[in-house]
Amino acid sequence: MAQIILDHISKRFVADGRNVDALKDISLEIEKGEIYGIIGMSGAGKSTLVRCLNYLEKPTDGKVFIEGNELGSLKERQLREKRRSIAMIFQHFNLLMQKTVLDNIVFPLLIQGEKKSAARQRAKELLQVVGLTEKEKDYPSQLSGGQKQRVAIARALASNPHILLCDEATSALDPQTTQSILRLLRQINQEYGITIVMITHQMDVIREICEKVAIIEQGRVVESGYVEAIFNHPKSDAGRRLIIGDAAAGSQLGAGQPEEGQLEKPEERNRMETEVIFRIVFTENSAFEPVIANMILHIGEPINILRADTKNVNGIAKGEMLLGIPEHRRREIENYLTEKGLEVEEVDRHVQ
Ligand SMILES: Nc1ncnc2c1ncn2[C@@H]1O[C@H](COP(=O)(O)OP(=O)(O)OP(=O)(O)O)[C@@H](O)[C@H]1O
Repeated sequence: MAQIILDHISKRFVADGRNVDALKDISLEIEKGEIYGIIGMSGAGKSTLVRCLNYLEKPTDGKVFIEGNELGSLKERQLREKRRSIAMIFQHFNLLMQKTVLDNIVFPLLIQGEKKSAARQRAKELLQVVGLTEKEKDYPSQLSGGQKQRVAIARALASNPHILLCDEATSALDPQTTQSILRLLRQINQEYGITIVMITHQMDVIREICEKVAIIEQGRVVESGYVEAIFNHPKSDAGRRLIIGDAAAGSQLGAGQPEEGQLEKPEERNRMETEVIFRIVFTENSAFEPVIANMILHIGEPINILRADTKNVNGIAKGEMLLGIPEHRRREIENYLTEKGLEVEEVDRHVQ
């Protein structure tokens, strides 16, 4: 049995006499030790989903099972106990600003009934895990965003959770700090076997750290499965939008009508109408420049590189490209790239 099971969860809010269906019939299973991503645009229902997962919000319909226990059937005390195995970190860290770094970790342990000396000992160990031993006497205001999130992670680990829910945990951080926090989360997942649920609107975060992902849109799961499979072949509109983005739509080719007063050159219009966009996925650890360069030499015509992007997917370098291809050479180019072992798909230039 999966460690986390959401079984036909729906959540309806009533606000100003109006019904808001934040979650509609969501079913998901997350196995122990997985890093599972939940991604969606703002308002999709991610925060509501994560709050239903630990019953901070009671679903209107459906059941949540954590390690075999249906949360709706637990008494308040049992639910509190269960929640101790589900820790959470947030976008804005939620640290106690009047307490030192060490006391931020000690405090929840004391509330749980731990003795002061044992709590301090445990807090010091956790500060070592997150690499902040030297900051124990500092106050949160003296720390950078990344350091604050490390304190929050240490605090989350204090109760020896089995599950860590990360609600937009890297959204307030710069890309480099995001990377270091994701590395720390992966280390925690591997060393302690803690299941991690990453709630985010950032596809990069999912690609970097998650094995599986569910894409939610308007309260529904529109696509779920292995990150690599979804990343390579997004099927839902929301998935395509998140993964391929509006690079095609926003590119010079997909920009649509020229603005008023901005005349297109005839040759430019001709080029726009006779180009198709290919999305190329590098599923193996290969350097892509020679393939593309050789292809250009092979066909003897320039092509447009609209986007080139390589990512680290579960430790393996992967990449994708969007190419503007002369329409009359499309089959030839497709065959050439496919023979080289690349995945090629034609992308609607108005994907958005
Ligand atoms: N307490 C509430 N009362 C009424 N409506 C709510 C409440 N909480 C959330 N909603 C609505 O439910 C929908 C989903 O909100 P939710 O915060 O879960 O989305 P989200 O994907 O986390 O978005 P964001 O990333 O912007 O936080 C939104 O339409 C929101 O306005």
